[in-house]
Amino acid sequence: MKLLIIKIETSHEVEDALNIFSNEVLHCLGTETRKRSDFEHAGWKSDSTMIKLDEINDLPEDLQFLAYFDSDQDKEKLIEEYKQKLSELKSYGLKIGKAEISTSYIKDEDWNTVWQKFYHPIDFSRHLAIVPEWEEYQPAFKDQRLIKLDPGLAFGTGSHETTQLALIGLEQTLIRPQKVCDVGTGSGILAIASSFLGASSVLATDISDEAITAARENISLNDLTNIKLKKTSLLDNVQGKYDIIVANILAEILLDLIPQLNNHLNEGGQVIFSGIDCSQAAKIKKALSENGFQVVLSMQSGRWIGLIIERKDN
Ligand SMILES: C[S@@+](CC[C@H](N)C(=O)[O-])C[C@H]1O[C@@H](n2cnc3c(N)ncnc32)[C@H](O)[C@@H]1O
Repeated sequence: MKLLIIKIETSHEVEDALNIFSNEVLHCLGTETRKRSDFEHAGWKSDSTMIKLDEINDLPEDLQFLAYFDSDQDKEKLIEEYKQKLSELKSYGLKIGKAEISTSYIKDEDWNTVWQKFYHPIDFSRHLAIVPEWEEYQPAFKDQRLIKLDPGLAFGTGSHETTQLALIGLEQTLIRPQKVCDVGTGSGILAIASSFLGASSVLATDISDEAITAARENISLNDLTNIKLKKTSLLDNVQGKYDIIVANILAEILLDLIPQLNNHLNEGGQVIFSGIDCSQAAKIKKALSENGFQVVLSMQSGRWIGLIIERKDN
């Protein structure tokens, strides 16, 4: 089986937007971003047999963005979608560079080994490190927990700012053995982190089959038995209440989640939101307030906002 690769030579300013657009709007199989420093780190030479990367030294822009799709997807339509997205981003004042789009095909068995070269352990905090399944890592502290991950086709390698804001939120809020619900689990990274940080039990939901498959494999890779998975949209058909609800999803989707929170949050419970572009934060805060919630902590990394939220009457 072959995969279609759409490659965009562009600027790092649009990295996050293209990543989210590809994953959540175009439902690609996976994305990769390559910067000059990554190429050096990966030690790739122009004679690599995997993919001809001999154009690396001649890159006109500072970022190569790659998105992977099934080879039967409509290539021209996808290119058109990217062109429209890039011109929209440009209209927001973001630098998009030449934004040259090209396409190629790769055997899908080669894909895993290609992107693995760009994924390395993340020494995230005193409590957590995120370690690709195939890497060796020695924790600096004996009790630092290692989240072993093979994100497969799902979002959630731990390197994205939105995931990291959600992890900071979990470290801040999960201070007792509480019940956690992870909405939009992707690779399962936040559910696994919650379990390692002491959650009594975790329910993780996602709308995508690929995410559920990847999360199931990662939960088992980490030998965790207190995480349940459910394929559903947001909290639809979810029973019960939780002490912490965490969701790292685009703002447009969080707006649909907000009216569901009250029915699923225990008294004194807290909600962690991430994935909010700074231009959307006011809209989210307004919707939270209209639904009886208030922001108790606001965090920012680059363009991304993360929030810790409680009921107004807590
Ligand atoms: C940005 S990724 C976050 C993955 C992971 N939780 C993390 O923090 O890295 C968003 C995830 O939400 C899922 N998603 C999108 N819309 C959803 C919906 N309506 N209900 C549940 N999951 C959804 C996507 O499939 C994707 O796995």
